[in-house]
Amino acid sequence: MLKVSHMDTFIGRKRIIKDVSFQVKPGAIVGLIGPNGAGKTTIMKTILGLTKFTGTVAVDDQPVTENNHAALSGVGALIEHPAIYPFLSGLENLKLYSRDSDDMDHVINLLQMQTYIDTKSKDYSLGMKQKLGIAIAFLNRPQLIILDEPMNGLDIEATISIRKIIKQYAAQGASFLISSHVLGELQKVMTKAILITEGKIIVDKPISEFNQLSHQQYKILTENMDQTTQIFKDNRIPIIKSDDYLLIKHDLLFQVQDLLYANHVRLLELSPRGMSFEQIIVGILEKQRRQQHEK
Ligand SMILES: Nc1ncnc2c1ncn2[C@@H]1O[C@H](COP(=O)(O)OP(=O)(O)OP(=O)(O)O)[C@@H](O)[C@H]1O
Repeated sequence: MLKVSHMDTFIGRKRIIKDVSFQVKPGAIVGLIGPNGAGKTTIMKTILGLTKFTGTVAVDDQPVTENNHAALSGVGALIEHPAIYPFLSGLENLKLYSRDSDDMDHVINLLQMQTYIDTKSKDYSLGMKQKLGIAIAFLNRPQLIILDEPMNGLDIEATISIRKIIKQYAAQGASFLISSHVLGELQKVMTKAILITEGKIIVDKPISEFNQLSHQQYKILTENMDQTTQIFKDNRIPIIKSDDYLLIKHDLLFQVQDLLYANHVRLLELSPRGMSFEQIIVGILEKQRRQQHEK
């Protein structure tokens, strides 16, 4: 669907994006994550043919260039602030982009914008403007939808409904490239995560691999924690001590249960203790900085 190969983007003389290559397949929801200034918006703008670049960007094998946007006819996008005419109503704004009025009504209903769609958009709140921007990106049944920080300014109900709509469109074959600082939210929808720092991709992995990483530890709570600690010490079971519980590695799960049973120590709790997606990402970024520093 989307194929980016060896993309280098320059702003003035500065090389902002450095040899970036990745793919977004049909039905995939790809999260583009990274610190402020990493280059997420610049990558999205480059895909949309809005900046000078070298390398190739292709949508359905059709190349996008700064001067040829034909390949983008099936692409919907929300980048930075939505392009909204303030003196037009939401509906009039949508009509500027829509090629099919049934599809436009469908999008208005999906995003639950009926009550204010006829109001001039200058009177919209931040969240209402954001929803209108998202609605524009979803018009005309796009095959690829690019969303830069879509959850900006949205309340919890709107966030949940956008998440559902993204999943629904992806199930029908649309692909997504989404940047967000709300990692927990992105984690709920994305099928692949691309982590970028200083204009370079440092991780490009399916989300299932992050989920595996996050469940490698188990929390143990027993009726006698001192005795438990001693048993583990005697049997050379590596543990991490926390305030009132112990952590063990996933692969020691059965051995630990057998040991406690043999020593008549009753378990009160044995549960997976996931590192959050956020903690994993912060860990990767810290490691990357340390490695940079050592060079
Ligand atoms: N118009 C511009 N002129 C000069 N430098 C720019 C311009 N736009 C972006 N940059 C630089 O390019 C780099 C990447 O910016 P970009 O907006 O793509 O980052 P980002 O990952 O989207 O950041 P954020 O999470 O803060 O939105 C930054 O170092 C920024 O200073």
